[in-house]
Amino acid sequence: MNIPFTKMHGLGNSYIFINVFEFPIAEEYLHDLAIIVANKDTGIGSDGLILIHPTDKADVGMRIFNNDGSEGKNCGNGLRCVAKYAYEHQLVQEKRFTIETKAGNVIAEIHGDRSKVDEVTVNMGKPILQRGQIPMLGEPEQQVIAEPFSINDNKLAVTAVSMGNPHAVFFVDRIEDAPLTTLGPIIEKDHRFPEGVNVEFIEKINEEEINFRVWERGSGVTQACGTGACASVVASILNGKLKKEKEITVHLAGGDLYITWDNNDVVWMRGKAETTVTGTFSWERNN
Ligand SMILES: N[C@@H](CCC[C@H](N)C(=O)O)C(=O)O
Repeated sequence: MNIPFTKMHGLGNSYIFINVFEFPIAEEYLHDLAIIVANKDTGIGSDGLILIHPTDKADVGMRIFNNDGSEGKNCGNGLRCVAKYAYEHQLVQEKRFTIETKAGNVIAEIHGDRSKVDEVTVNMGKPILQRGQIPMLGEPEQQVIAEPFSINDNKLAVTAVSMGNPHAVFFVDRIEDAPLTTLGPIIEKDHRFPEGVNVEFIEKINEEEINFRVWERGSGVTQACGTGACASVVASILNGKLKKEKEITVHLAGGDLYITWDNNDVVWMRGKAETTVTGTFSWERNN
């Protein structure tokens, strides 16, 4: 099977994009295909696979698979890349359009022109704060703000936020000291998060900036996570560290994102989306 693809990234969080408008792929292949294309040694190399697909619920649809083959419900960096691709390839005509995700529809707005989209703003909708819907074990209607969270011998405090996908946010004094690769994988699979969780460590720099590192559910350490950046700003505001209505610069390993949680409870994300390479991937299935 020869599969046309585009590799794109948002601040180094990279995905292999397949345009399903032109190249439909059977559902049964998707899990394996994500693992295979994501492998940097034997595939193309990425944090996962994203399908850009037709839908009657929005102008364009997005499905995201992590590099372990699991399907996520939302992906902030993926959304900006899908928006760039859809506009540059004329899948949409207007600069403002809707994208369907498994977590619901979002609205994207293009900055730039047809020949090159520079940045995309996405209305990411309202964060979900009830623990039952994140989901996290415990009283379903409660919020999880700076809740004591012991893991191995570490006594942490967790703030949990869903941006359509689950995030556990922890504050650290120095981002260099974040226990990303030691505690990240353990928290990701902790029983208190029945669907697993994306794990973020945050350092507040000042009223307008935070440092951010992420261990992503299903992909491990990545250079950036759009939904994670949104969840981290929401968590910082819930903890009284930042304020609503102010655009916060989130410094991720791969670059900056600009996030605002407004007074209508809507989270806005603005940032770059870039194309790395296009090509055709030849996949010889074994069965
Ligand atoms: N990198 C993404 C999030 C991808 C999905 C996540 N790993 C999950 O399983 O929920 C982003 O930019 O938001």
